[in-house]
Amino acid sequence: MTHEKQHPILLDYVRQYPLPHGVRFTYGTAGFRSEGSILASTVFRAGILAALRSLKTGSTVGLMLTASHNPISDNGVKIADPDGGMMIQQWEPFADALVNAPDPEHLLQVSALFHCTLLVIQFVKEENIPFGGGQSANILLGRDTRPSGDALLEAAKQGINSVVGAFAIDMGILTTPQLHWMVRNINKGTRSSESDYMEQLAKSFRCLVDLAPDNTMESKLVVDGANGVGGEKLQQLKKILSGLDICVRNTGKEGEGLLNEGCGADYVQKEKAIPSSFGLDDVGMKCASLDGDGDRLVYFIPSASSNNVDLVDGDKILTLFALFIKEQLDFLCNEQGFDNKEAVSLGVVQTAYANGASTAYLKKLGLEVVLAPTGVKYLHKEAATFDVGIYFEANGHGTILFSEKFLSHLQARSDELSSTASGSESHKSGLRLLEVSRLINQAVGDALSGLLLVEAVLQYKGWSIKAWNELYQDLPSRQLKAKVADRNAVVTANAETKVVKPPGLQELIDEETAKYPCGRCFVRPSGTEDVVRVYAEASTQEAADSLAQSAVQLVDRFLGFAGSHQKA
Ligand SMILES: CC(=O)N[C@H]1[C@@H](OP(=O)(O)O)O[C@H](CO)[C@@H](O)[C@@H]1O
Ligand SMILES: [Mg+2]
Repeated sequence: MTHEKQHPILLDYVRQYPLPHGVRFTYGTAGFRSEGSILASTVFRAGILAALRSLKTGSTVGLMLTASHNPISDNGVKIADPDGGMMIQQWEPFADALVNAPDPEHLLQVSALFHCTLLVIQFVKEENIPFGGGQSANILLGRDTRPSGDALLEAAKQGINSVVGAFAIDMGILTTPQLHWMVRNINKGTRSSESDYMEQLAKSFRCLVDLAPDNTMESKLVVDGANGVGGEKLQQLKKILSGLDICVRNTGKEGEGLLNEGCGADYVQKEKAIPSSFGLDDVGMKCASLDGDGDRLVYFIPSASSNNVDLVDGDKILTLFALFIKEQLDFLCNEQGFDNKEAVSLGVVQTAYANGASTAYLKKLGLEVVLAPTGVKYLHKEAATFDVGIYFEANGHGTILFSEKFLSHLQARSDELSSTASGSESHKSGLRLLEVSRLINQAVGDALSGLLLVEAVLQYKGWSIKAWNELYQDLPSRQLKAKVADRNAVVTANAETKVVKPPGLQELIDEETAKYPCGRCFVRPSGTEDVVRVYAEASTQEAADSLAQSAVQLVDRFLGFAGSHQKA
């Protein structure tokens, strides 16, 4: 016991949150995720992790409780680094070790009694974390609308409080990107409250619309809020927005339905079906859908035939943004006095799930297209290597990053032009780019700021959703999930486009793919579900379906069938 008292991690707290039996948690694509009822010990320990991260960086970090598009009974926890991005990957193995460390009660030996604490002591030493020397740690806490969020919030607070000098600051119910935005702003010393966020979005949107030509456009937009926090926050934002006619459905109010059930961005994208609360009256309308924690956005047009939609996915949003940014850069660079085009690097980042037609279109525009593994932490890192980096997953998660160097250059140039060439196209382009950098969330993909930028660009172009959707036509594709005994037996390379383990599987996938015109197929273990995901693309829907089915069979053959397979 003396050992326990001397150390700034208090084991008594650890005992309050016993590990569930027979479960192993992994810090996957989006942090730890599982059934909400078994997550308390994980969240408690993630609180310790966040406190250590704050001590190590000497800055405020974030802890978000959400399971995004998963069913309402699930929950999850992820840590935001001081720059507002996802926690650095080098800490993930420690995160895994910490949340899976056996409970003190389950161990008989005295030395092992302190397993969790010893693990922390060792890590603190290795990482040189200033610990127990009077330093303080600050952690902003956010949660989505899940019912398990309240109890898990308490677990997170206890975890944080168990580290001497660490303070938990409860920011209430937020979208994931709001919390990341707050963390980033606090550390930059800029305004960081929720109302600052709302005001910033509304103001930049207004400025962008004022800088657009006087085009008439479809101003009405119907938004599916997934019965989650995104819908709630959009209702709030709507009150201070001007120039947009937004109608929010599936807001999560009593009687409107359950979180993510038959609605939300993931449902609309994967099922290509209209969400609940949408019907015949909406046929042909401009509609958008958010996911359960407000970090994904897709657009869609309900079609007259059955429940189908014309999906305008993350790839199309990326394409719209890329066209707009490229045009502004061209105006800017054509003007004498600004660095030539080569000096401003513009790049786009996609994953292997990006529809092949989108990649071909972007390349035809002359853009540099980089492929990254699934998960925004990978895309974000790649995008940050450009002056302007745009990244999007096909499912609608993405944003635009501007380098500090480019922004200060832009600001200086814009100040100069305001006295000599105010009102010139070049001046306006600079102002537009500066406004985009203020509107779009540079910490992480954000459905609300993404939606406002889409609307501002459509206004600028004078485009209807139909015109936007017709930029290119998606190749037919199919996603399937294969249930296998151990998904981690699949190891991939080349941004997940090639299987390296088990040996032989890739060769057979290649052989199968070669049978289909325009065929493309890859398999990878999911980071958020216990499945291997299969993706196939081909020139017809039947061909894409059949290629995906063949790939599932190959996965079964190599890894062993462990249950029924489902559509993604
Ligand atoms: C094919 C697909 O949509 N995968 C999603 C999904 O990851 P998986 O690792 O595929 O389960 O959830 C991630 C977190 O939301 C998201 O970043 C990613 O794009
Ligand atoms: Mg999400």
